[in-house]
Amino acid sequence: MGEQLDRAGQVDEEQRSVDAMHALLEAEVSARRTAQERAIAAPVDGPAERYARDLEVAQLTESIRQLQAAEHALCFGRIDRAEDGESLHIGRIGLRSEAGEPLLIDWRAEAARPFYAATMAAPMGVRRRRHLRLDGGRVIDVNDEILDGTSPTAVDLVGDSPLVAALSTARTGRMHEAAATLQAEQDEIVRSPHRGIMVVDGGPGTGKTIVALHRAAYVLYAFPSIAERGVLVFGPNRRFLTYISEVLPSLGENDVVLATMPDLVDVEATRAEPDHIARIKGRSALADGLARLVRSHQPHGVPLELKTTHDTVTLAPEVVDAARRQALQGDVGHNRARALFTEYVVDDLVSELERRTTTEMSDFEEELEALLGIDLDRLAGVDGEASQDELDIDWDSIREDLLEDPTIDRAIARVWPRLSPEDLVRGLLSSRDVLAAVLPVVTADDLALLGARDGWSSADLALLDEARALVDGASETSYGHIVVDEAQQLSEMEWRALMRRCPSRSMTIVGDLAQAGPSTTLRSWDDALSPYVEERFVHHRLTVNYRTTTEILLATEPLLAEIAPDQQLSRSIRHGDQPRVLGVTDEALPSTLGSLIAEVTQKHPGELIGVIAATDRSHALEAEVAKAGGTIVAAPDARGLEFDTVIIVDPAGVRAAGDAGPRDLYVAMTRATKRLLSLQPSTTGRDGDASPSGSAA
Ligand SMILES: Nc1ncnc2c1ncn2[C@@H]1O[C@H](COP(=O)(O)OP(=O)(O)OP(=O)(O)O)[C@@H](O)[C@H]1O
Repeated sequence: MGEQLDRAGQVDEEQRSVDAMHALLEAEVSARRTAQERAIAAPVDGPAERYARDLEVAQLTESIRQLQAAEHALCFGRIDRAEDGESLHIGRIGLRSEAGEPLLIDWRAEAARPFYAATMAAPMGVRRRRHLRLDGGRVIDVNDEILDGTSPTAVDLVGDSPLVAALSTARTGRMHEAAATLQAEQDEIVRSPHRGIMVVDGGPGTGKTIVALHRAAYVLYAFPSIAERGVLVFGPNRRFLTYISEVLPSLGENDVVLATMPDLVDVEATRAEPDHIARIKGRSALADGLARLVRSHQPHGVPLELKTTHDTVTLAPEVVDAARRQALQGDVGHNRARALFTEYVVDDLVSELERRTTTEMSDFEEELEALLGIDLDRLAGVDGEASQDELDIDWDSIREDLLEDPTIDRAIARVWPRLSPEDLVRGLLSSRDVLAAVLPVVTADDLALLGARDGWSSADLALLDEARALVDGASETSYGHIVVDEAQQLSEMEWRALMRRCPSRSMTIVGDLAQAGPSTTLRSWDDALSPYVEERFVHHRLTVNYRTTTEILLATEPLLAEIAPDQQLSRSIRHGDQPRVLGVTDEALPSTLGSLIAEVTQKHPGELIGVIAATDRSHALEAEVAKAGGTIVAAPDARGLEFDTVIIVDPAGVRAAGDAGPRDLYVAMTRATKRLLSLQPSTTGRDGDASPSGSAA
């Protein structure tokens, strides 16, 4: 009874604090609204004032949006100092009272650090860490940890870990932000002062995505010069981006761009291709191949014949080469350099025409003088040689005309044709010679597959991007910071595409090499990053699994030993049911799956069920699974996702499908937060014919 009264008293006390924060938040919003109305109503004089006004209105709109985003669960924590009992409330944004007193501290501010980093071993001057659970503006519960070794008093409400509570709630199909429960090892990475490249790896479910997204929010808060240039979050596919799409907005950050490779290149991949062909296309050697091909379209050691209306001028090979070298100096891409080349060539042409005119003029004068026997200059009262000025030739306008002259353009096209990135990629993929020069061995069969021309495959997109950079110059869209999730998926060519968009090399890269898909040959972060920064990147490893139960993790152990023998199993903080494998005949599979989903739904209403199968099977089962209320995912697309229950259909089939089969199965098994079931088809349909990791039992 006493405990309940104390709890109610503490909740009431916190409610008063939270009410004051909400009142302040509302006052801030309405002050901004008033400022906005005033700005809109004020008369503007001219475009500059109008621009300044529009900018002010847009900034106010954004800040109102940020304040409103913080409204939900505005405050989630509090720390009390051991020394004097002074307390600080921690929340989504910072708020100060009218007198300037801090009422709420932004979770990213330095003052909030002890909320995340203090431990009993190193309490950082904190006696009590309190978590507040809010429903909208209402305080529902408080939960305390005493860090300085003193005994809890009547107003300390020590209970279950808020982290375990957060992890045990049913999944919703969207990732939630975790600013309230970020753990010390995660927080250290999120607020790292390092501005360069940071790699964070760790097994499935160790919070890499959570860390990456909170890091993005921290970068926006703590490094304004980077924030100004924009932040990109890059993910493997749209499904994954949808899954994580709510985290940053609920942290108040709306200005982050989320993109996949098709988004960056603005081309959809419509063609599937064998894994080993995708791996060939992902090799950076193909960037050399494209560069070679481009160079082969630029003149080397050839003369250039140019016809004008009255004359033909042949520029010598060394003159043409000098123009080429100058045009390529700025590294602006083949087509833009061609325009510069044209200018240099026309300059050379005009100089030659001027020289010829001068020579012709003086020859003509000499002839005339010989014929008439008089000195023309003396007659005209002029000293020296015949001057072309006397003819009043406007060489500038001749130069302008020649730049536009289609005959000149055609002549230049013979040594420096305009290129299209698409043709360049097709050209490379069907050029036996260029491919042979940059790759060790390409078989005739591979050549036929590489040369396919119906649409683009996923691996083609990075080639297209590279070709665009070579032909039209590097993309004008770049970012101050890029967060790369599921980074183990990227090929060398895809890394090139990302690095081109981040000239400052400020990146957060998260991934797990044991989960790598089939289309990359990269097996270490060093290999991926050293071409850009050598060893200048920091590396963190996460070791605690926040998603999967101990029982499920242990079931993945044999598979992990096979696919990444040097990787340790992470440590799970939760327990649950043992994974189960159910036997089924092929014919009975769809109906058994339907009943299984129904059974799980009945036992665990409101929870998410994910059915994961090899790609072909996933298509075949789509309708059945949707009807039963589950979500079907093809195994290669399951990376990053999670469900309360996962049902793997035909684990042996997933394992055998494609070159990354065992890794796909490992990913599939680690998507479950609570329970893992497998349906293994066999001729007998008996249970126990296989283990969850897809091998015979
Ligand atoms: N500090 C935390 N507070 C609350 N939830 C957390 C925390 N850390 C991680 N989680 C949750 O644990 C689950 C796994 O996290 P996350 O998806 O970030 O792991 P991951 O390492 O990216 O996994 P994978 O390699 O499988 O993609 C998610 O539901 C995430 O919300």
